[in-house]
Amino acid sequence: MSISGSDSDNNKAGTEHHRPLRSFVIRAGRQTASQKEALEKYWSHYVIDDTTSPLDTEAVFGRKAPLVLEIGFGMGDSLAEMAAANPDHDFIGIEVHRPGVGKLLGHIERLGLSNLRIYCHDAVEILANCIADHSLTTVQIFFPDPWHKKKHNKRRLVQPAFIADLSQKLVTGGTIHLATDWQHYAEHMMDVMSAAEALENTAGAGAYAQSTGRPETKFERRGHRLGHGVWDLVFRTTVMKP
Ligand SMILES: C[S@@+](CC[C@H](N)C(=O)[O-])C[C@H]1O[C@@H](n2cnc3c(N)ncnc32)[C@H](O)[C@@H]1O
Repeated sequence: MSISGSDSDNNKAGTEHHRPLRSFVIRAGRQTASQKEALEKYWSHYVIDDTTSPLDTEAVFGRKAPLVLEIGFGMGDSLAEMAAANPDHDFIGIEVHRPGVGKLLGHIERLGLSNLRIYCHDAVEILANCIADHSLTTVQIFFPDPWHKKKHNKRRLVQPAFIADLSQKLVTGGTIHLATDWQHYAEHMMDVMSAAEALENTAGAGAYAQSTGRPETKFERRGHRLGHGVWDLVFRTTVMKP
């Protein structure tokens, strides 16, 4: 998981102008033996490899149930916990960091979770290619990379166009739940979400959500150790778009 990076990663010496600016940098990262084993043994069971076709959730889960999408689940501990606690919901997790995918695969197998599947790919592309409009009850993005240097702010995942795309994927009354430990990003999120069409703040205009009941994430624990605050935002869609 990276919280830093440089535009040159994506745009070396101006030679790759047409590549989209991504919200992540893939780093080699350490992979534990158990993550490696889980990737080898369970990838084919729980990772959806087709990243270009619409997802048929009824075929994948064998039922029709409220669908929750988490973007950037990191090591997946909190996502596994939520899936285990909500067996009547189905969950899709998207993450580009392979050790994290390995960790979550281990959790899925250990907990016997039949309601959780993974994409190991850029969420922006998965959203565009695989997720049907008005199909999600919840989208959650917990502690997305803050890209805190001003010149990198444009790499933040939470941007007006992305939130408009996300809103389109939600059922009416569906929610987008964001959390961050970076105050400047929280304020940016609040501006973007408040300005979005057909979204209303469940906590009231300009207010951050209190006690949302979500499990603490690994990145959040790191923030606590560093003395960071935590800001949650929960917005709901108000009008079904045609
Ligand atoms: C700061 S970490 C937080 C991880 C986790 N949510 C937590 O709170 O512990 C952000 C994660 O988002 C992932 N990420 C960033 N942009 C992404 C994208 N476009 N598609 C999929 N994953 C992405 C990164 O790989 C990273 O693991």
